[in-house]
Amino acid sequence: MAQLQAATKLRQMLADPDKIIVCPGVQDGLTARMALHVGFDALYMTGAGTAASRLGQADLGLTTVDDMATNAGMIAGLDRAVPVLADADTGFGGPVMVARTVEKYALQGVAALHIEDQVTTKRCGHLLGKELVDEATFVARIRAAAAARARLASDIVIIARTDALQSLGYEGAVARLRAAVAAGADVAFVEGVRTADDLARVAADLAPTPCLLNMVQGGVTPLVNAEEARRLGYRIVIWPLAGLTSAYIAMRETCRELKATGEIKERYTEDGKIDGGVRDVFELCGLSKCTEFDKEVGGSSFAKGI
Ligand SMILES: C[C@](O)(C(=O)O)[C@H](CC(=O)O)C(=O)O
Repeated sequence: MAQLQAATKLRQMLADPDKIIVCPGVQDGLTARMALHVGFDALYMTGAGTAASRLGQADLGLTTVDDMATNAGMIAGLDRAVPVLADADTGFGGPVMVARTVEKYALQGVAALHIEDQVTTKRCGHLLGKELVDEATFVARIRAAAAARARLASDIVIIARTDALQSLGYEGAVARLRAAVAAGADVAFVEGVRTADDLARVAADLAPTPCLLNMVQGGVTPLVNAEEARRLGYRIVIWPLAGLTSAYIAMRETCRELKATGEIKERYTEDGKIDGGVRDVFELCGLSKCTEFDKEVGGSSFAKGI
C-alpha cells in the first residue's frame, strides 16, 4: 500500500484532540537523524538553525527560499513517515513568490510551513524592534499560500504566524490570526508570547483553530513542558533550538578540549563502548541500511566488509 503523504499524516495527528505534537528543532541531516533515532513522530526545521548551520549567519532573513526549501526537503526525505514542519519566514516576497514557496516546500514533501507578518528584512521573533507588514499584506500572503495548496491538490498544512504581539498587543495579534484563518490557514502561531497569562489564553481565544507554541531557550516566552502545553490547549509545540543549542555547547566543549590539550579524548558509553565515534555517526546516518540494500539488490559494493 502506498505510504500516506506526510502532510496527510500530520492532518490525521491534528485530528486527534488529545494529542500534542512535540517537535524538536533540527537544522541539518545529523540533528534530524538523531531526533528520528530517539523516536519523535514529527520534526521542526528551524529557520534560525538553517541560517546558522548552512550560512553561519544570525536569524535576520538572510536565507533564501532555496536555502530553506532544500534544507527542509532533505530533512523530510530522511524518513517520509515522519512529518516535517518547516519555517518559511515571510514567504519570501509578494503573493506570487509566496505561492511559489509553498509549491517548493510541498513538492519536497514538507508537511507544514509557517508564514509570518514581519517585513521581508525580518528577524528572530524573540528579538526587539520587529516591523510588520499591514494586515492586508499578511492576509494576501496566506491567501496566496492557500491558493498554491489548492493548485497542487496538496495537503500541506499552512501555519499562520503573527509577530504582532510586540507592537500591536494581544488583541491585535489574535485579530491578525483570525483573519489569516479566514484566508485559509490551518494552524495559528502567536510568536513571542511574554507572559503566563497570554500563554494561557491563546488556544482558547483561537479555538477551534489548532495552535502552535514556540519554546525558545533564552527567548522571551516562559518555558512549559509538553503536558502543560497540552493542558493549555496547544496542539503543536516546537523547540527550535533543540539541535542548535546542543551543537553549540558540544562543539564548544570539544574545540576547547582540542585547543587546550592537543587532542580529543574518546567518549565511552556506560557499557564501555566508544560513544559518538565515526562508526556511530555513520550508523545513525544509514550505514547498515545502505549495505543491506546493496546486498538485497545483488550489488557487491560491500562484499569485502565495511
Ligand atoms: C522559530 C524560529 O522562527 C526558527 O527559526 O526556528 C525562531 C527561533 C529563534 O530564532 O529562536 C523564532 O522564534 O523566530
